[in-house]
Amino acid sequence: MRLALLQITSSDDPEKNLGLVSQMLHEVKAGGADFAFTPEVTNCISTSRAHQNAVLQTEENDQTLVALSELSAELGLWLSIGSLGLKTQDADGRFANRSFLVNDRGEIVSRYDKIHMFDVEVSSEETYRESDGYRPGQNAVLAETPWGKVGLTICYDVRFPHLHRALAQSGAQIITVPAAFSHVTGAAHWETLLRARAIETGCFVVAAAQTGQHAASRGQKRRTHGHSMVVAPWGKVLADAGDEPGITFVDLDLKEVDKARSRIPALTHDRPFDGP
Ligand SMILES: O=C(O)CNC(=O)[C@H](CS)NC(=O)CCC(=O)C(=O)O
Repeated sequence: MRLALLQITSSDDPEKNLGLVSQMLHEVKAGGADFAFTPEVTNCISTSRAHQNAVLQTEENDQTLVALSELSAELGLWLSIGSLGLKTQDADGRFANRSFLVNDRGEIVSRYDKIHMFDVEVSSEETYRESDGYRPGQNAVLAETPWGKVGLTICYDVRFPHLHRALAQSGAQIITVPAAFSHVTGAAHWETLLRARAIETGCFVVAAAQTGQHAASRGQKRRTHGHSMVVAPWGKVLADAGDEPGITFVDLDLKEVDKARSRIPALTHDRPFDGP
């Protein structure tokens, strides 16, 4: 199975981002991949709630979702849309940060709403309150594909190992971690977190990432870490996309999942304990 990770610098203009991703998906197909992955908030990075209200749509009306699903069918590709910011029916007006898995016939086979919200003061100049704009999801999601089971997570979820463990113990062989990791925490933690999740779960971890300086023009600027990555179940980094936008192709051998798990069967060694 050949994967392709799209590393992009999403702007706050969904139409522009869609144009770029569509063009890249044609290159993905030409490169012989079966399965493409895009980062968190592929459709729009903006720090302005007013701007998001003006350009984001509900899932039913979202043009990025419609167009990318059609393109999946046209190109015969499976597609993980890392996430889309979407309007919801919630009274408080919060958006959903929702990941989609689309099959090669253009059908949505799974959707997952990010559970853990990035409410963090990275530094005195850089504070995030994701839960102000987005409402958290409440359900872990596992999807069937022709290659195996895929567990869906998003970005900050990577810091909550019990979610990944639950996905793996329910049968996941691949875990997706689409991201818009902050530049500062990315440099310190990104690779280590991804490798730890792969080693603990015996899963392939596939993490397509936003990169660079985002022209979130109507508000505070955002800089993301890049380094889209695929990690094998034994912990080896199979690909690291660096910090430039582009496509990274990776060939996976799913047999490595069983191999790693039979060498270290920790996933079956949980024991109950009291306390602390
Ligand atoms: O803001 C949006 O539009 C979409 N959401 C994101 O980009 C989110 C919340 S700001 N980013 C993260 O979760 C980064 C986590 C991270 O950097 C870490 O765990 O260190």
